[in-house]
Amino acid sequence: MNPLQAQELVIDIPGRDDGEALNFSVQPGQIWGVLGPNGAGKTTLLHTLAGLLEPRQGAVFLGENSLNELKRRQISRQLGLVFQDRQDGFPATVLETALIGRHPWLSPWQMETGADERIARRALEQLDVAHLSDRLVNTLSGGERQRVAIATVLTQAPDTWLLDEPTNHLDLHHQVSVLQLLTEQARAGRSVFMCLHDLNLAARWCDHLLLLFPNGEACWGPAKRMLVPAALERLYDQELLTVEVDGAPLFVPVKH
Ligand SMILES: Nc1ncnc2c1ncn2[C@@H]1O[C@H](COP(=O)(O)OP(=O)(O)OP(=O)(O)O)[C@@H](O)[C@H]1O
Repeated sequence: MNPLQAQELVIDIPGRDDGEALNFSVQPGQIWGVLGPNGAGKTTLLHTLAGLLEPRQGAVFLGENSLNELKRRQISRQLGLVFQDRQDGFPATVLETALIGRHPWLSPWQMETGADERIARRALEQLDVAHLSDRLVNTLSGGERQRVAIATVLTQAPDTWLLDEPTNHLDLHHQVSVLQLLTEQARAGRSVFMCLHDLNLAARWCDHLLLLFPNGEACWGPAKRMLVPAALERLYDQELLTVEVDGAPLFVPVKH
């Protein structure tokens, strides 16, 4: 399993100074969270790590190879991306959508087999959307659509998961089941790198954090080292109260 590495990476945000070059490695078994306010560049970073955007400087490596040296198919066998808000281009059912996850594993023009369909159906079950298999995706609720998007990447079975706000639109139970599923993926030796707006979910589920400031400043490392209240207050420009619950810090915004 190839680690995903950012080497001297500067993401390209129009009109922004370079800020700090990113140098980190997402190792198998790790769960990373990216925290930062709106517009800090979280989505841009994720898309750069997926090879969808060119960096301003530096490179992204999957194992020994930079993304530029790899074919899209080789990348999509290793990296899966859950987008923040997907526009589904053409009407497709939930099952057809999940089956798109098998495409990196099929040769061009090869039809999906029964085995592919079993993988997709199993993923839909795991995301609690199997009962919607025949529905058109554009008729689903926001949370159902989000779970189908995650089931599609589960069907793809990448070593490295990139997710943009995976808990968006999800109720509390489904937020926890998705984070639990990602934890199981990490325990199986895959890696997870996700943007999160919920500081408390990040504190509870991530073992590594990357804080991205709007001026391009950044710091990263083991979660325990990054969850410094003063740094988080500066990150969000928000005063916080910190309490400890069930062995994890809980951050509550100060109410005046
Ligand atoms: N094509 C573009 N042209 C100009 N500016 C852009 C473009 N794409 C992104 N930006 C700007 O880059 C900055 C970073 O955007 P990005 O979507 O990466 O932020 P984010 O941290 O994911 O924000 P959010 O929390 O709101 O999702 C924003 O200020 C955005 O307006």
